[in-house]
Amino acid sequence: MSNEDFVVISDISFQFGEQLILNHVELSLKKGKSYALIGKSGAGKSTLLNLIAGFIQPSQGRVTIGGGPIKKSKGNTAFLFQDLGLFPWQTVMEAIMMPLLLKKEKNREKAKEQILVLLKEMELESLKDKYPHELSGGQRQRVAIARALISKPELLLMDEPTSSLDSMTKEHIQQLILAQQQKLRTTLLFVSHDIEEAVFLGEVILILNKNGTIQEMKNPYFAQKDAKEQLGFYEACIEIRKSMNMELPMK
Ligand SMILES: Nc1ncnc2c1ncn2[C@@H]1O[C@H](COP(=O)(O)OP(=O)(O)OP(=O)(O)O)[C@@H](O)[C@H]1O
Repeated sequence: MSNEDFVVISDISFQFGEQLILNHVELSLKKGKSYALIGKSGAGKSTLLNLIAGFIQPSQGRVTIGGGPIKKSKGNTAFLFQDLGLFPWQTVMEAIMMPLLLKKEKNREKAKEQILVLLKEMELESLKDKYPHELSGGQRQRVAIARALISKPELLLMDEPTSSLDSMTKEHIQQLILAQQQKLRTTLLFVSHDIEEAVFLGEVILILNKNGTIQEMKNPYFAQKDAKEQLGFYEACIEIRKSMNMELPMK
């Protein structure tokens, strides 16, 4: 383990009944880097995210975060799962305030100031008093992302952060996520079905293989301005798609 290793997955195996999902996985996530986890449907991506979140326990092996057990790092990990988990009775401001209150931030005024800065950066300022049913899908997604980021997590786990959005909204939200991830130097692990999203947002691409192991690829297009305009971006997407198809026949 090097100094920079923040999340360390050592010899993790996981089964649902007879079905082996993860097979002796070894993986290190470095502090402040961004990782895209891709693989065919049913390969076990969400399972791996749930293991790192500590929601389920591995059949074998262990996960450490910041050198210690998962439960010690709970306060510094944020999650964004497919069900955004916004409560219908909370306004945007109240929803984003919640993690700060849970962290026992006593000074409501100070918390509000902090939230207003983030709302501005996430282009949500004018929506602060709205309820979820008054927001579009993309706006709800941005609120959930802002709520995950407000406590400046050291680790952010996201399951398909921009699924079900149109491509323009997707790209906009991806840019906002990237800006925040780089500003906070958060270690980001996200699951995606969208290869372009993986290549745009992931400094490292992790492909979950058919045999329950992980293949790691460095992504030369990560965080380059106008990455999608550059020659090679789509070629990189094609290469990754090819690797997935070679490695991952449908289960
Ligand atoms: N609670 C459960 N009990 C039994 N099997 C499960 C359970 N949850 C998931 N599985 C199985 O484990 C495998 C991996 O599921 P997982 O949701 O991790 O895959 P995934 O790669 O995230 O899929 P997708 O891309 O479709 O979301 C699948 O075959 C799924 O049917």
